[in-house]
Amino acid sequence: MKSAVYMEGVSYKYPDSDTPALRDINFEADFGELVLLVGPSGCGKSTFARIFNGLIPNFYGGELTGRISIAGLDPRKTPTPKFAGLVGFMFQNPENQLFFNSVERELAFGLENLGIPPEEIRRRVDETLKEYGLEELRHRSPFELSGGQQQKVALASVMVMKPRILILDEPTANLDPLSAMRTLGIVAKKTREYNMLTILIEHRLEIALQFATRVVVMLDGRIVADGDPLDTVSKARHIVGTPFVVRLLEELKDAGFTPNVNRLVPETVATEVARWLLEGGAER
Ligand SMILES: Nc1ncnc2c1ncn2[C@@H]1O[C@H](COP(=O)(O)OP(=O)(O)OP(=O)(O)O)[C@@H](O)[C@H]1O
Repeated sequence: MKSAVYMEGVSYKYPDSDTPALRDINFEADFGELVLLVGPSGCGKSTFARIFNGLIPNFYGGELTGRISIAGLDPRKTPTPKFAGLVGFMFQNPENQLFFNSVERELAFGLENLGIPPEEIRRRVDETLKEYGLEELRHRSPFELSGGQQQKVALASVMVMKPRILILDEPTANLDPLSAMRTLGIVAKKTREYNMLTILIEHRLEIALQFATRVVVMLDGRIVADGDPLDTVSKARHIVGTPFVVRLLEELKDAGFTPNVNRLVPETVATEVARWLLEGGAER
């Protein structure tokens, strides 16, 4: 199987629960994709994400059925530590994944566990601290930091591992819009640079949409829409709302103009609006 992740007919029930949290999920994704996973609270996004590093079923238990391959591994037959260097996972609440008394240690720990040589560890930690604007905090305890800083440390400690598959569950919830945008910009850049598969769970569609190569919409434990960001969000607007850029592009289309946009980056959308105006669109 060539794809990074393959799931067919996957359903899951938490222990002691009568209703499935996931129902008949079919999903396939490749390295290099940045998949934005959206849907209302409780629809199953985090549950879906927990399969990727084997937390489901190895930690949560319950009943997981269907065909699953995560980079060739079936989480039901694979001990969780085997996913450590392969799948990077950032939880909703950063405090749950911070353990050490310095930011520097926090970043180095995972690499030490993978048996990476000390010089290489130092180089990668320095580079990552710089990238995330954390250099000045390197000797501080993560537990003394603000929620936003903790979130950056948690993300940096996952990214420093250069995972093949990256799962981010609300990675910018504690960040202001500008920091959130910068952070997701780094994630998108690294997804391309490392040719990772990134699954991003993010409520703030306006901010996240521009970085996605694909959008998956969940509702009530099912995937109800999946594909190109613009088409998918347009189709699932009754579930996810309609971000401004999407409305704008739809209005251009309604006016008989074909915008040339393959990703919903505001600059590209603005250029297309300008092109429409230059072609006399407003006068038609
Ligand atoms: N540990 C658990 N044990 C039992 N049921 C759970 C557990 N975690 C989640 N659920 C249930 O599974 C369903 C899906 O929850 P999940 O947290 O995956 O949704 P979500 O889309 O990630 O929500 P949110 O956006 O609020 O984080 C919900 O009905 C939830 O109550």
